Amino acid sequence: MSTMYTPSAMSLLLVATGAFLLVQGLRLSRNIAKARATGLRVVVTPLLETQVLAQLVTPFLRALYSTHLDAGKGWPRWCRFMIKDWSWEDKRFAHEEYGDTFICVSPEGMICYSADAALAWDVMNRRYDFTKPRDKYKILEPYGPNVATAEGAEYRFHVRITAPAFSDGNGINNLVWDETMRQTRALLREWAKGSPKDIREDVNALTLAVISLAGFGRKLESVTEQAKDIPTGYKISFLRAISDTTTFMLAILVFPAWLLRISPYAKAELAHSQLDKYLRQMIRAEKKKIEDGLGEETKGARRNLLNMVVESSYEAGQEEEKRHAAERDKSVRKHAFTEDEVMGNLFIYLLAGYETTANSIAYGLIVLALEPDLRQRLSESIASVWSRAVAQGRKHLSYQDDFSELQYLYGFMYETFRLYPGVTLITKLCHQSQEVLIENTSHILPAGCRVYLSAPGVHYNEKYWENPTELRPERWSESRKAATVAADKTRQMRGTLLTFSDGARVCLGRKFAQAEFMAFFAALLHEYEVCFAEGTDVEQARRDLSWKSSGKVTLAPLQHFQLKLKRREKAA
Ligand code: HEM
Repeated sequence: MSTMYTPSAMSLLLVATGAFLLVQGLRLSRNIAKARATGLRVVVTPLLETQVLAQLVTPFLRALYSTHLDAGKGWPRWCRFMIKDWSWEDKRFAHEEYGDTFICVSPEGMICYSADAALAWDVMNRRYDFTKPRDKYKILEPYGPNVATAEGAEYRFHVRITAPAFSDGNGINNLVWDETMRQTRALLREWAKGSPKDIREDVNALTLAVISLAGFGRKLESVTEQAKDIPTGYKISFLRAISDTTTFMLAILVFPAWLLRISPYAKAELAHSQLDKYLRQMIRAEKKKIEDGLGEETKGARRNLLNMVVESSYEAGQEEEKRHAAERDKSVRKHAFTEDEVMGNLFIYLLAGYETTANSIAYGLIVLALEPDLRQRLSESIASVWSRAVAQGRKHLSYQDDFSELQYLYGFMYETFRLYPGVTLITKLCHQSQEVLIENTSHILPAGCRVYLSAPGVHYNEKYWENPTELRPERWSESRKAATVAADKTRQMRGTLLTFSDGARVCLGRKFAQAEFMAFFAALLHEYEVCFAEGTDVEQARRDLSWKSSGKVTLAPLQHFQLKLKRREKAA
């Protein structure tokens, strides 16, 4: 009698594992061959930071290597490129080992990391050759493509309508400045009653209030007052909707609404759907005003991103309609935004503009607590601008008159942006093979290769910044006045400052963020000094600031810094 052989579960598992390893091995060797053909240094990693598994293990690795990071050693080699946004904590360790530009390969694909300013400049300016990677940006499209995620003709359409709202000429940055000053003064009044409980939380609330007014035309006052303000037809106040949406942004972007609703994050879904309702209602009201011919009347009033985008979209639609009226060609797209497109862009302002700015201000505060000399010089320079304003009979500083005078503060801000860049990697992808020139040698990057430009790799590079780890505001005030510098200087630097990206897809909100950062510190440091709370281990705080981040969506300092404010003795 013959016996039939039945494979055990174990042997099936072994065969499956063997097959998996074989496929992975083949894919890895194919990717290595492609990467080697570029002539660049090739580094192999088990996982790339873009892979889901890498993103899942990142928090564990962060916890596991906390002591390693604390010692200022960056990430261990074996897992470095698996860590999502590894590059800030690592600074230049990887680049010192493998060069300013190298290719990292896993079975899944390859990423060319670069800390070379010339290459960065080239890549950021070749908008059709290097685009944003779709898989990374798709998540930012809860309403469809927007100015931050679209490419090609779709992008040109979005930028034509949205970019004008951000220009100085439209008054948005004056509004940001004035509202930041007003909100900071309100905070100072609160703080004068007793030491602040959590300065960072207050700063987050302030930043939210600024984007709420400048972005959507809604003034936010004290949290307790407005949280109860719920109009008929709504379930929560506008304040609660916008603040919970920003708090739970990641969950909102990652999980579908139905799942959030039945999860412990039900609050997030409620906030998002209510904010959606508020904003749509505001967009419709704005559109109606324009259609009723009331738009002209409100032009003199202070304008915000929402009404400017609705107006510019309406005007573009009218123009296009006139142009095609004769043809009656239904296939031609009218160049006005749909309501979803307006929503998509407003949502991206909230996403791109809130956390980045709040974290930059938080970094600025911690740096000041660490550096008493810098604090002193900054306060003196700000005091002299205040004295000048007072001598001119002004009670407050203004964007128009004082921004360009606050040179030392401007330098401090740009040093903060350089050392703590909110977005650590500018991520691009080439769909077809592309030639790049690195130190006069030509290299062909294969189709599908990602090019990740490392802001820390460039910003901490001695080639571009003398004594790069030093925060020296003076670097920024060499010759020109700050106002011109604000618009132009970083552009002249050709890839050496990546905080706001550059070239074709530079940040639209850069001046918005600058106005907010400068107004906040000009108002705060006029009256207060920032210090650490008693009992802070200053050297540990320095290490925590330099080597660790809380690894959220954008770069953020660890949460535990305890700050306190001391009234300045001689405020002008
Ligand atoms: C310190 C604060 C800020 C930093 C560090 C920052 C940084 C950046 C960076 C690096 C990019 C390019 C991202 C990429 O290539 O994918 C970007 C794009 C963008 N930012 Fe900002 N940003 C800040 C504030 C703001 C503010 C306040 C707003 C609006 C209110 C804003 C709106 C945008 C938009 C709309 C884009 C997309 C531009 C495009 O793709 O053409 N940002 N930002």
